[in-house]
Amino acid sequence: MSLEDQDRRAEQERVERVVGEIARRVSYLQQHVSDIQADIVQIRRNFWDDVTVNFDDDIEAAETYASIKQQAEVLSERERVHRHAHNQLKTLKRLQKSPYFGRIDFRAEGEGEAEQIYLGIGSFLDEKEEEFLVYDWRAPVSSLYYDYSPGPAAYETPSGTIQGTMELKRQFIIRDGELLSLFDTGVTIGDELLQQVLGKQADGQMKSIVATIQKEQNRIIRDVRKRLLIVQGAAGSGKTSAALQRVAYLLYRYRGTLQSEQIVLFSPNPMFNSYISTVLPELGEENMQQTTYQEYVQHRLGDRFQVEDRFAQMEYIYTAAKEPGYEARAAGIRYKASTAWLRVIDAYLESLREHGMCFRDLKFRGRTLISAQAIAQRFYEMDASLRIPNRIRLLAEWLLGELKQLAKKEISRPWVDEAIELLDRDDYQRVYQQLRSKKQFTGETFNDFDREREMLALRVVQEHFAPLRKRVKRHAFVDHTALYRQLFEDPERVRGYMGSEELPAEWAEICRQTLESLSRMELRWEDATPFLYLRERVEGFQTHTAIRHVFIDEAQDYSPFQFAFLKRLFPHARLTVLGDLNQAIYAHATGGDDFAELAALYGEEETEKIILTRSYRSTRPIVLFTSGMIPGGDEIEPFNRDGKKPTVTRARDRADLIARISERIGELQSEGHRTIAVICKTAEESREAYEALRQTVALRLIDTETVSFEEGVHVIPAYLAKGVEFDGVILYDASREQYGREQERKLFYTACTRAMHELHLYYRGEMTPFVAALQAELYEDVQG
Ligand SMILES: Nc1ncnc2c1ncn2[C@@H]1O[C@H](COP(=O)(O)OP(=O)(O)OP(=O)(O)O)[C@@H](O)[C@H]1O
Repeated sequence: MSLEDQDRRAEQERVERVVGEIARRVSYLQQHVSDIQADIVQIRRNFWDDVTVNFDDDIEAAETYASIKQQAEVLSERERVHRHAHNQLKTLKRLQKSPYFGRIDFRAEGEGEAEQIYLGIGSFLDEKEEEFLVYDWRAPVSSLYYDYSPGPAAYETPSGTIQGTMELKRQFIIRDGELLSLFDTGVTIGDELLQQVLGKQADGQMKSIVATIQKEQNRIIRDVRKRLLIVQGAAGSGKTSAALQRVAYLLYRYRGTLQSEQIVLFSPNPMFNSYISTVLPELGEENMQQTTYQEYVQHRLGDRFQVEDRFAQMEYIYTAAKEPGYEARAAGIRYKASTAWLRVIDAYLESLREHGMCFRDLKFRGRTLISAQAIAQRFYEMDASLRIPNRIRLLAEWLLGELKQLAKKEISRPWVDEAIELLDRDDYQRVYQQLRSKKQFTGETFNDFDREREMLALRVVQEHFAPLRKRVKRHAFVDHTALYRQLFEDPERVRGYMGSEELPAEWAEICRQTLESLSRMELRWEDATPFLYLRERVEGFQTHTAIRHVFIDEAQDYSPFQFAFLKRLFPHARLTVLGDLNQAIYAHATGGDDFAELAALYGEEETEKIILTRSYRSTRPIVLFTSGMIPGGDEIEPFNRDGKKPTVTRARDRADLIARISERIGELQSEGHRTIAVICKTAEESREAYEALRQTVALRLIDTETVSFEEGVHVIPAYLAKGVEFDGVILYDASREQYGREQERKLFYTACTRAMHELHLYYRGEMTPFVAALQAELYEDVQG
């Protein structure tokens, strides 16, 4: 038997031995879990039998309370043990199918023998709990696997660096407990394995990449030194993947202190949430909190305004170029996204300490009880050194006091008599009891009647004042809308709040447009964050102090203003920010070529930046084609996976276009591709394509409301395809008319880079200049 065969046999035997051990542990745990489950059912069923309930006096009540609490604690302890065992069981069942994917033999300096370290998605000890049969991929020693090839190697532990030599590095594919293949690897983690993984068809769910994490991705996963980690990475370079494995790593490294609820991921759209939702559970971890920035802002703003959807803003930008006011709106979007605008608002807030606060009258039954002017006067009578939020709190207290006085005056009004008439018997009864208990009856019918009326009246007024008091407690007397409006009422006003910075040339028109939408109680997307920021600063920022880690994917789509806002929202969190400036498709994108403004957020000392240039998603021909469209594209390094060249087809007319696309979808399906997207520029175009294609192909139209990502054929606007990928991509209309303006380049690039295995472009008329400028050998030109 050759050495290779011997090795293979030894490994197969080890797999069998480990799988056998796991199976034993699984059956033990299964029994354990069902015992605890029975316990829990028992405790729940008998909960009230085991507590003594007695509320006769205070002492008895306290004892009752203590006994309920004790019983509840027993229950919650059992439930915790159950959860833990259940999770352990889930991980073990996964390990049973594929216990590990890698092995390294590492000889630490000064040690005689190398230790064999097998890596899997969770750790597993032998029966005596002495030897690790499998190490968790996140254990300190496991990083050797990702960072080194055989030779000198080192890894960090909490107690320092361990130096040594890696004598072997091996990869396995084990399925259903059977060793399918193994290879000893060199420099990078097995191109062979990566080839296999990347060559597969997508099934609508993102996969974990733990078996093939690359060295530069490993840095993203494990780097915890700085407050802010910025990842600038090419399309398909594994930013999202690395981010998710990083979440798993953090949960492992800080287990005991960090819970998944303390991690938030801001994702590009609701569908993306469904796309990535299985990665962490696959790794035996719970998902972090997920939201989109839009959802979050809308939630905070409440329903006072109709808040524009950010995709609606984008739709406007890409479809309304010929409408009047377009340039001003576009300039406004850019300006309101900048930190210059944030500084204007800060200066404005500073000036509000002296004058200009806006309040609302406190009205009751159409009458002004306390005028906005009186509120403002009180506000400015307060100590000027007090911060605005503190003054507002004091104002609220003062207003509640005033309302109390006003209620007393109100009781003599005629409406109160009418309201008393409408009271029911119970109310009378209660007042009567109250008077009796306070011994306020004089025995003189006349007086008693007066007192009773007085009490009933007060009761009525208090009841009617309740919503007013609620409004005061909610600080509804502060007119935030007017405060924001004020910034635009006189276009010259903001000049007073700025240093040497310039306003956009279209400022007067921007002011007019903003006022117009505010008067309709509509808040445009570009105003949503600035408005919220102003309101929060006036009211006192509500922050999320429990959150420890914030992840922001597709970060190029956030404005500097939004980043500054996010920084304030999460004062105790570390930020991991991942983006690709070449995919910046929002109108507020400033066109900068690095994340300089973002890097300034926490200062150089607290910022780490990692650049990923290797692209894994698409085949080599697709990467070569797409990277030619963007500046600096030659730095993008395709992973060496072969495939067909992209095709570019000119259709004679619309009917020809639809027929060719339908035919292509059929071909892609017969080749076995499971996720196929017809990518359009906008929602408008998507609807049109969908209507035309559905006659011949079964497909699904994706819009902003779509929350699940599935296999099949989709018609989707490019901006909703952000972050996701498809086996085959068809560009519905790659003409100059659709993608002719420079600002459409990144949208076009984003659409094309969604393709994993095949990319096909169609157009009528003239081809987009972004493709026309490429070397002809990068694609196959098909003329209709
Ligand atoms: N180390 C790896 N091993 C296996 N697959 C990988 C690896 N890195 C990335 N991939 C795969 O490459 C594809 C792209 O990864 P991902 O979506 O994380 O990239 P991205 O940088 O977020 O892309 P984009 O910015 O274009 O949305 C995914 O299918 C992912 O599974």
